[in-house]
Amino acid sequence: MGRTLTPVAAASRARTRVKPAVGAAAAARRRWRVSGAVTDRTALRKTPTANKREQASTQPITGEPPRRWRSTEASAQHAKHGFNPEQMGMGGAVVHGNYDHLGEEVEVPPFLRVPKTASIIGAPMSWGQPRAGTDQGSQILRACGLEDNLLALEWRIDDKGDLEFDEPTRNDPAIDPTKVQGLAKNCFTVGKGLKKIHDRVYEAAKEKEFALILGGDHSLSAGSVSAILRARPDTGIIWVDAHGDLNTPETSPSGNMHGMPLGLMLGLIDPTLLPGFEWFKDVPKLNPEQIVFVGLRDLDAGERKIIRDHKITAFSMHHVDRFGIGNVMDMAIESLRKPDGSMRPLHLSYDIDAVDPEVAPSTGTVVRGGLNFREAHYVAEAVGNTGMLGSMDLVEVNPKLAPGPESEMTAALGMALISSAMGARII
Ligand SMILES: NC(=[NH2+])NCCC[C@H](N)C(=O)O
Repeated sequence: MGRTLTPVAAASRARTRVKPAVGAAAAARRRWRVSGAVTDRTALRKTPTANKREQASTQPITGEPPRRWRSTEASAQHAKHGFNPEQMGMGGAVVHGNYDHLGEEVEVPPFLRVPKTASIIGAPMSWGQPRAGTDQGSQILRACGLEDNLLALEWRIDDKGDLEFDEPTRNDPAIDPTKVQGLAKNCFTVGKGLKKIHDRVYEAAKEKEFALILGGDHSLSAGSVSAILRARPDTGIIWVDAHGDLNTPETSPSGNMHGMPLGLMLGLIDPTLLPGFEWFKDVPKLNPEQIVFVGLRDLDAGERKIIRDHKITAFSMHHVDRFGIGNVMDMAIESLRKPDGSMRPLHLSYDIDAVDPEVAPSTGTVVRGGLNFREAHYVAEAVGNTGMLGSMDLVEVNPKLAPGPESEMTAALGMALISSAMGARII
């Protein structure tokens, strides 16, 4: 649909670790810098897509948005499909299957504005892990046709472009080893970058937009999720990942901050002792019952303990094998119900490494035995079907790690997973 850049071209034009200001990288970035209605990109590309965008943005707001999630009916109707995750060693409450939305269209969550508007926030943070190329993820996802896909799904697009982050320097303040026994590499750069992400995501959520954050590494979710919690405090987080990302500087075997975002959000790390993260002391904490994991298969010892101690509901690949992805997603979503039975707004934090490396090879911390292609899509579709999804991160696509067809396959999958979460359906 009228794409002007192939993924490969975008990747080669994408910025490097040197903060780009000029040249091809800056030109590529400008291409994506689309904010509001007037943009150089729409001027450049007066395609049917651009016209559709204009039409969509002048559409009048009519009536109440349709509602989708029918908790009590669904629970009563499907009580016979009851599961007890406690008995399965997963923590959490008794949950029920829910199939009442099959084949229906995904509707707009009540807390988003109508017409539905997606704020696309490029967050090419890469300092939470050691590999170059993670900062090209947002550009390659866009180059796969993300915007056209979302327009086809009738989203209005408010593209905020890509954020820019500083590089670490030798003079950055570091952890004081007399206060923190451990390592959080590049914490000053990561912390400052996450504050930018936090501010931009909060802006979008406050405007009742769907916040779509394109990574970047998974450390960025401490910025995005904390902003979502500030705007929508009851939000439930569906963390789709091979890893737990629950480490602290003390428990982390690597010191890489992309393994710590949930440790931060759960308040297991004192942000006042983490240079760059001082601002984090004022953001809302995540309660363990607001999280559910899907796809786990590589946990560090400290993370296993945290899951047990905090009774975090977690579905590993073992559970996917045992129950099938349909049941796992029913249970996962049900586990996020509030005590009064109502459904929370949802945030989907999708790490592409949750997917099996045969399907998504171009990522930094691959672990065999992941979700297959359809399971990966099903996860996104099931979350979208709740009608309560208001924000999403897609992280850890690194086109440099398997350049060529494999990186295109990985990025195209990432793009397709976003589309599935945001309403694309087979029929
Ligand atoms: N989002 C990720 N890919 N996380 C990988 C984390 C790997 C490992 N658990 C660590 O803390 O270093």
